Amino acid sequence: MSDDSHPSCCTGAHGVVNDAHVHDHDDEFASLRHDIAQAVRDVKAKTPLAQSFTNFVTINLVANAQLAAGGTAAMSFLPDDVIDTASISGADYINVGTLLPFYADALPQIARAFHKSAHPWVLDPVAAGIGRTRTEILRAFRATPPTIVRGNASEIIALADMWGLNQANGNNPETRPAGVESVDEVDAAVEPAKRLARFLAASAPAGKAAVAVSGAVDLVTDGEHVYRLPGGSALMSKITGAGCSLGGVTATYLAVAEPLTAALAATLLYNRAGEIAEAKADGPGSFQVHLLDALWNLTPEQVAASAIVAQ
Ligand SMILES: Nc1ncnc2c1ncn2[C@@H]1O[C@H](COP(=O)(O)OP(=O)(O)OP(=O)(O)O)[C@@H](O)[C@H]1O
Ligand SMILES: Cc1ncsc1CCO
Ligand SMILES: [Mg+2]
Repeated sequence: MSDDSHPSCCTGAHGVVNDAHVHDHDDEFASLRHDIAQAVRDVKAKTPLAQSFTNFVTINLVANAQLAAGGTAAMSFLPDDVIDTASISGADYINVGTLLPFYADALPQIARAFHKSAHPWVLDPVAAGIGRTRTEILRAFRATPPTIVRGNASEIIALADMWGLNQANGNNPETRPAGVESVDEVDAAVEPAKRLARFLAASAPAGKAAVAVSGAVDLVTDGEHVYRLPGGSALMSKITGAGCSLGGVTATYLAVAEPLTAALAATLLYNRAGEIAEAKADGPGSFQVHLLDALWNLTPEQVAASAIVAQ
């Protein structure tokens, strides 16, 4: 275990990490940090397009967050539009937060096209476990899976269960529909997240995938390694779309980086941005404004130096 196994050792006011300290003492994650910094740099330099098919509630925050991270945004709900645009987008983002009846055909059709062309995409399985239509859509994705799944703990547990990944290990935790908020702790999602990541990797053309579980301490896994990412702000759950926009920004990084790097970079960026925004905000309204500013202002080095704790 490195110094980073004790995140409090390197965090100052508002949990902001002392960059120099982490770099000096942290060989364990040196190569990961290098890749994370490169992904953040590449997005700022290349302004990659990550296209989104996302919910109506937070669509504007998703686009603004992708732009603030340095990427480009395009939102669409038409399969032909999404599939055509995928040829120029580095990655796509699908979020099932608000569904319309035609999505039951549209979303599996889009996922099949992504699979056929080996196009990377991020799934946010919002409210997994609720409703027949959402369940049918999420079940259908099992045959043509995303490259990254990003969700809160309840959503990750429900999706792994829906895809039969929990039963396979003789462990079938009780699933409870959670709405769009998590009713489970990140810790409860460690094994489902690892199984999900291994399943995604087995279907990925390059054999690489990741799962990101958000919460007070986030978790990212490629199925083999598990990383805990402390920080952020409780105010992130007092605006709508912190998680949705984190998914969109994960797709932005996936346009330039491998899945594990992309998931880590986006999650670390959000943790740091949340801390900075909390220090400046008066409440949720100004928090969202400061969050976008922090996404814009954080440097690749600051993102890469954030606390990472190996499991
Ligand atoms: N108590 C907390 N302390 C610190 N950070 C938090 C806390 N709760 C959530 N976050 C951060 O908020 C972001 C979104 O995570 P959250 O788990 O709230 O997503 P979500 O439930 O999918 O959100 P939404 O569906 O509203 O978009 C992540 O960056 C996460 O680290
Ligand atoms: C509030 C809400 N309802 C459906 S999607 C969404 C955004 C947070 O997931
Ligand atoms: Mg969510």
